[in-house]
Parts: sequence; C-alpha cells; structure tokens
Amino acid sequence: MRIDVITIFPEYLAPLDLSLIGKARREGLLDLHVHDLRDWTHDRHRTVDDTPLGGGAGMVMKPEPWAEAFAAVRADGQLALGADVEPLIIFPNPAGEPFAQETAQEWSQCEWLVLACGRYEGIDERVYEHLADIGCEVALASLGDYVLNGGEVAVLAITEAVVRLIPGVVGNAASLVEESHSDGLLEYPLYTRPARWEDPAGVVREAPPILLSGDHGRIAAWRSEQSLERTRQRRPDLLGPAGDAGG
Ligand SMILES: CC(C)N1CCN(Cc2ccc(Cn3ccc4ccc(-c5n[nH]c(N)c5C#N)cc43)cc2)CC1
Repeated sequence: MRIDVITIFPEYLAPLDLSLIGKARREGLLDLHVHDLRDWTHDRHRTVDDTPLGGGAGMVMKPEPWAEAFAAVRADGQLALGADVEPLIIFPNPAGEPFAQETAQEWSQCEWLVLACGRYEGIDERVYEHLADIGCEVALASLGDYVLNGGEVAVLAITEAVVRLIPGVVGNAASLVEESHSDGLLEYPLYTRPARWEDPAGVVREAPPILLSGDHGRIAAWRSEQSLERTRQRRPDLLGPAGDAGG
C-alpha cells in the first residue's frame, strides 16, 4: 500500500516512523510519503489560508496550494504505481462520515490512499468540487463527535487502523480476528500472570479460575459471555433489538 499525507505540520506525522507502522515501512509493506502543503505556495510567507468570504470566525485554507499539491502527489504516485492507478483521497473532517473498523477494513484493501490534513476552520469547498470534477474518489471521515484543531491526529489514527490490517503487518493475524468491534462486540476482559496478585493496597486479586482450567471450550464460552455483557453495559448501541450480537 502507498499512502501520501499532505499537511502543514509534517512533523506531526513523525510517529508513523515508529512501532508497527515504521516496521511495515522498513519491510516494504507500506510506502508512506509525507508532504508539506507549503511546498506548493509561491509567496514569501508561504500562505495557505485567508479570511472566510462572507465573513465569519477564523481562517479558511486557500484552494490553490491544495490543487497544486494534489496534482503533484497524484503524478508522483502514478509514476510509481502506474498511470492508470487512482488514489482514494481522504479528508478527515468533523462533518465527515464516522470512521469505524469496517471503514478501516475497506480502506485496507486500497492500493493507494492520499490523506489530506485540513487546518483552521477547514478547506475551501471548491477543492472538493475540483477533485470530483477531475474524477478523483473523495471520502470525508470523522473520528468522532468532538472537535480537533486539524486533521493530523485523525490521519495518525486512520493510518494505524488501516495499515495494521494489511497482511504481514501484525505478526499474529489471529489477534486481528478477536479484536474489539471486529465481531461487533467489545473485547472480553484480559488477564495475565500472576494469577494471584496482591495490589499496592494489599488487596489480593485472583484472575477468573476458568482461565486456568485449560478447558478451551469453556474459556471461549466465558469470553463470549463477558464480551456480550460488557457490550450491553457500555455500548448497547452495538447490539440488536434482542440485546444480542445482531447489531
Ligand atoms: C460556524 C463556523 C465558523 N464553524 C467553523 C468550525 N466548524 C467545525 C470545525 C471545528 C474544527 C475544525 C478544525 N479542523 C480543521 C481541519 C480538521 C479536520 C478534522 C477535524 C476533526 N475534528 N473532530 C474530528 N472528529 C475531526 C476529524 N476527523 C477538525 C479539523 C474545523 C471545523 C463549525 C462551524
């Protein structure tokens, strides 16, 4: 997979050199390019924003740098992938469609993603219109109903959620199957050694004995019930009308 990120804060994406994403890059499973939007400005102040037409608070990102950036990134990517390959262009946006595990699953199948990090109050609407008119596939995605200052944090989250699903990135592929939300339920509680732990307050805390039984069938049944109960308590919206996993 190739991912291009366009941002005015390239250093914000430094964490993508670390851990599993960094390993995927070093192993050739991910070809990640981070671009500074200001490289496509032509004034001495490298201006990317201006006041909103019609008035209003804050600043709006100018269309010209974005259009030039997308053209350059698209040309660069097609040199690498082939002139017939087109990226999915993703804009994190508070007004976007909710980004969920199924979105990550869908996008992990893509050959090429371009992630565009807006800032200020947002990007001039004509950028989206321009991309649609030249035949680009565009998606607006939101991490959730809270306000961030820009798209970079969302791009970090989206990149990690998508790239970890690429075969070979996560060593134990089985762990991807059992994760929260992958079966529509929250993950069961996790325990490790010591089975008997005296906490700093002197309270002895035993792990559930079933987990030490060696009876994998009963352990699996216990874990399923724990997932269902935890989902009922914390995320009933994920359940069907009967309160089961049919949501
Ligand atoms: C009335 C008029 C002046 N108001 C103008 C601001 N509107 C909302 C508003 C608020 C903040 C930002 C800052 N921002 C810039 C680019 C950008 C990308 C993603 C996100 C973002 N926030 N929360 C998420 N889950 C996100 C995702 N994904 C935020 C971004 C952009 C937009 C509300 C209306």
